[in-house]
Amino acid sequence: MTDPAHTPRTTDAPARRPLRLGTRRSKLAMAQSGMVAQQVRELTGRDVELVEITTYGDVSRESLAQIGGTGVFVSALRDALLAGDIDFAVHSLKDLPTAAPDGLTLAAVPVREDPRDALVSRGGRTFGTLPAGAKIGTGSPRRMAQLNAWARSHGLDIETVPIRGNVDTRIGYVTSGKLDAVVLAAAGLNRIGRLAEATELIAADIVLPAPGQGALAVECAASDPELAAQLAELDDPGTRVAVTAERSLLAALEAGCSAPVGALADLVADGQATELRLRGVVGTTDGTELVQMSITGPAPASDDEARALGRELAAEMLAKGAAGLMGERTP
Ligand SMILES: NCc1[nH]cc(CCC(=O)O)c1CC(=O)O
Repeated sequence: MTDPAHTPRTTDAPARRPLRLGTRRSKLAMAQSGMVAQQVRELTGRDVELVEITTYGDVSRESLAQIGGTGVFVSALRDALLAGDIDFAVHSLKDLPTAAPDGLTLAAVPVREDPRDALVSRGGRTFGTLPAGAKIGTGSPRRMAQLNAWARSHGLDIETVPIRGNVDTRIGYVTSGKLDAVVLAAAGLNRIGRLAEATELIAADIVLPAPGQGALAVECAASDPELAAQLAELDDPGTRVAVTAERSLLAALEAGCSAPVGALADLVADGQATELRLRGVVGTTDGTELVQMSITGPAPASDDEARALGRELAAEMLAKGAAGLMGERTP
């Protein structure tokens, strides 16, 4: 309890006001903001209060592609940061556009949870044992492309059905019997305490997750370097390097965050050395065409080296026709 490193400094004259952590109202956003709030309380000795911000993505019933991708979840929080209404924000990293915004600092990328997608199905079935004609709900072109491609190549008769909504709503389609299965990020299920309902953690060689999936991003105003330095203690360099490579691939493919792009970087041991392997996939949502490639390089010593690996894989994927499979680009 009395870890001296975490004891609030009392020499700082008057007690400072609580830090304001801006968050979306969804159960998932509240859960992940609550986790980080607790870590920041322990780190700084300051109180942290959650400030709820409603984003367009929360109120709109349009599809993700229609509303311009997951960036809509992020921009209201960023506006609040720039306006000084909140001190910091926690995002799902996979929802962050790849372009670095003016006036904001990505202060920390905490250690990543399981990046895989999870299947929640009726009768506890795995993807490969779903009954003929099974309907699988997902609003993600990336998941559709890879599930349909795997089904084709394994003679599995399934149909992907576009759905939207929060995690509870999506699992509800299975419990109500409307769909045979839905696919969700394992990390999201875990954060809201429902991972036990997953019937399969889908191997990355069947479905590569979204770039940055399972990781969080802690962002604050660039005008508050003192806070940025404190938040940086939550950063996990290994996670940061991996997600930097994944997001660099996404950016170099010039794909938006709702594009059918999967990517996963992981450290692999090669004898004595540790290398970074980056796998990427792009496909049509019906799964008829898929460009899936991988590259391995020395473990990057910097974000720039990680970005170079992502760009190199993107160049190879583009040479194999990746651009033609991505459909409409989000701006
Ligand atoms: N698309 C929305 C979204 N953004 C982040 C997560 C899950 C948490 C994460 O990936 O870190 C989810 C839900 C899902 O894809 O099932």
